[in-house]
Amino acid sequence: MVVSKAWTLHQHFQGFPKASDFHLREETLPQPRDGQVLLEAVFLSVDPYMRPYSQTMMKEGDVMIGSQVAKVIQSYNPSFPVGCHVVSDCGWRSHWVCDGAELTPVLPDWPQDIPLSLALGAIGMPGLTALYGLEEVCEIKKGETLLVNAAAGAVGSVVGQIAKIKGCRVVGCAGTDTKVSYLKQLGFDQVFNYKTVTSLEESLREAAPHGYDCYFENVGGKFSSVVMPQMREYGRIAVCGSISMYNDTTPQTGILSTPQTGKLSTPQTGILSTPQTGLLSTPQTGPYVHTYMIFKQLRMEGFLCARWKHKHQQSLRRLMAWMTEHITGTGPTTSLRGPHLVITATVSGMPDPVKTGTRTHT
Ligand SMILES: NC(=O)C1=CN([C@@H]2O[C@H](COP(=O)(O)OP(=O)(O)OC[C@H]3O[C@@H](n4cnc5c(N)ncnc54)[C@H](OP(=O)(O)O)[C@@H]3O)[C@@H](O)[C@H]2O)C=CC1
Ligand SMILES: CCCCCCCCC/C=C/C=O
Repeated sequence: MVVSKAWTLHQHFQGFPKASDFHLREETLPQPRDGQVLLEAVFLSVDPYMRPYSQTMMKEGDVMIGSQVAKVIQSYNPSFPVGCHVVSDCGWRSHWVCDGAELTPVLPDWPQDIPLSLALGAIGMPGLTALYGLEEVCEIKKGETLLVNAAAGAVGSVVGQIAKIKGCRVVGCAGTDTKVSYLKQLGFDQVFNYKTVTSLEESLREAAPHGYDCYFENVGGKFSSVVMPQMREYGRIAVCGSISMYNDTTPQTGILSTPQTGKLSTPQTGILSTPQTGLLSTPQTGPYVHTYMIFKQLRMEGFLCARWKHKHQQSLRRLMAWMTEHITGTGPTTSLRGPHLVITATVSGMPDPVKTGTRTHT
């Protein structure tokens, strides 16, 4: 019998998550039966979606949602032999017994010199999100100019690198100078620290004086509204995330850029819906984007990476091929590198492994 450690949501988050919102408990797992496997966690991920999804998918006392790379340590299912690695959505727990229906094997022939943790990053859900946002939503084309924010994150760093592989000009924004240097090393054309620039509006304009064909939106809120006037005609906006809003306890208001003259440059404010509870029903304020969208003929589309689930396996192979080309030096000058921060900690070291673990950054 195996005793698993699991982190539960002790109480729903109010504002920024706190250690006291989590509780560590032990669970005695049943012996796996025919068709089942016993998993042991190797890497757990902490992702922004947990903040909004916990609100809608979880009740207090539930084990924290999340994906992990796990090793099969007992198997009564021939599809998942002992020793193989899988990606599982079983949450923040050290062990789990399941029948394999929800498991994704990591790519066969995963190269030894590529860290398995990337199955939760560049060659996992965040990498897929970057790829689909660029190809399916932005329909990005060679020669176009792309803007991505939260650019040094798991999604953003892959977005910029794929856009470079496709022959685009890439502008990225990040919140520390170390991240800015990192993005320059990855081959981004223009990068700046949005926290220290005097004017976001001017910095965006200097980085791309002719404007942006594509905007990969990870941040939302004020940032987004400053970008809108700088979109080019027929521009496309892939609304991937709005991390600046996930911890809000009151809705953000909407004036952001310095008002200029003219209808297309002055953001409006306003209330959108009747107050209710929950992220999706909380009223949000303007500015409203309609005038920009109409007169610049923009396309703005929200998406979830799971929409293209049927393509995941082939897409993961494409991401892996780009990364392998980088490592072997056989690919284009700009091929994919794994933004790779692993914090080595025990399961008990969650939810703040940064404090309890050892960081490895490559
Ligand atoms: N639609 C989909 O299917 C998916 C959407 N997402 C979304 O993509 C976005 C990026 O995710 P991911 O790369 O995994 O995230 P990471 O956790 O890797 O990076 C998040 C970064 O966002 C930036 N950030 C945090 N808070 C703020 C804020 N208040 N204002 C501006 N920037 C902030 C920080 O970087 P910095 O220091 O540069 O500010 C932070 O490091 C998120 O919005 C996420 O919800 C992710 C996966 C799937
Ligand atoms: C229980 C694990 C579920 C994994 C869901 C992944 C959803 C990604 C969509 C992200 C949206 C915003 O961040």
